[in-house]
Amino acid sequence: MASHSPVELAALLKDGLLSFPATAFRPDFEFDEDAYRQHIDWQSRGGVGGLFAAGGTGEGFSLTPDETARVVRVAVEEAGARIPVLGSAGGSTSQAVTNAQSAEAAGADGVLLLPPYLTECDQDGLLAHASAVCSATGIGIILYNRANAVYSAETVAALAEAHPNLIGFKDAVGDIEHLTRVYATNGDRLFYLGGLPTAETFALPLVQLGMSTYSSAMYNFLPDFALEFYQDVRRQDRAAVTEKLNRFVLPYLEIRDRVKGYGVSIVKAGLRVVGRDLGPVRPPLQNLSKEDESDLADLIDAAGVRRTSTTTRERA
Ligand SMILES: O=C([O-])C(=O)C[C@H](O)[C@@H](O)C(=O)[O-]
Repeated sequence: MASHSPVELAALLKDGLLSFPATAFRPDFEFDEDAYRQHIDWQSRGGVGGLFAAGGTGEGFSLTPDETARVVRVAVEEAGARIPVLGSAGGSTSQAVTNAQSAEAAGADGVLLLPPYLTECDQDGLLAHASAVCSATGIGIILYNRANAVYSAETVAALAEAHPNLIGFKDAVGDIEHLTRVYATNGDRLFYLGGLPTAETFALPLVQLGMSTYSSAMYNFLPDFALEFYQDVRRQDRAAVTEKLNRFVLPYLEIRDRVKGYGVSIVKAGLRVVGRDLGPVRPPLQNLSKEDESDLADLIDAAGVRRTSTTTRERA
């Protein structure tokens, strides 16, 4: 059973940095449950507001529905007593409903509704898709505004009115006019999180658009740096944010942008660099080349961001 009602969940998520853990795979691409358990244990002890299993950085798009259910269940078992854990729902409407119901059965507190695959869609279709998922479960649902699933302010309002368990809106499009409309129409009925690739890059200006938090892929391997960055953003300390952007985030983007799909792969490379290997990414993503991974290691050293804390379990 979920540990938090949708209203409690929204209150906890909106004022903390959000962790999107990578999913561990063996060299043959099978889910590596032991390595994932250790990662979730570590990720959930750093002081984040919540943990989203099988999201984008967690390669949810390459998991089967059974694997998604298993990944979410393991995350709940490892971290659910400590912080809110959410699963993901994607693909067709019926698959997204199945994902959401499996997450609820696993004891997750909520679900991130990923865009459907491939097809184009417009507002009536998105309304029907998201309504089906919200109606299928009592746990909190967060819309993921991205790619082919761009929800108008009015569609968001209609969903929020019809479904008390719709609690949040995550954006990975970055259209300022659209975000202004969504916030102006829906206000505090929802909470808003930034989800553009390497969300730190945009975090400070997005606070002014109502986004009190964001998904940090970087938190996977640099939790201390990511949390300090988030605190700077929440204090709206422009000088501190700019210093961290220049020291690490902007040079990191230069490596991330060398190959399509590196936004996820660079996180697994970063984990290897800090001694927490979670294995390869699944195709069609590509692992970082040796040279790119070595550049990342050099950057991490040069920027002095390698500090990592150990967990109680690791110290024992
Ligand atoms: O599921 C997702 O969309 C993400 O993992 C989002 C990322 O964490 C993104 O915000 C980032 O790269 O910082």
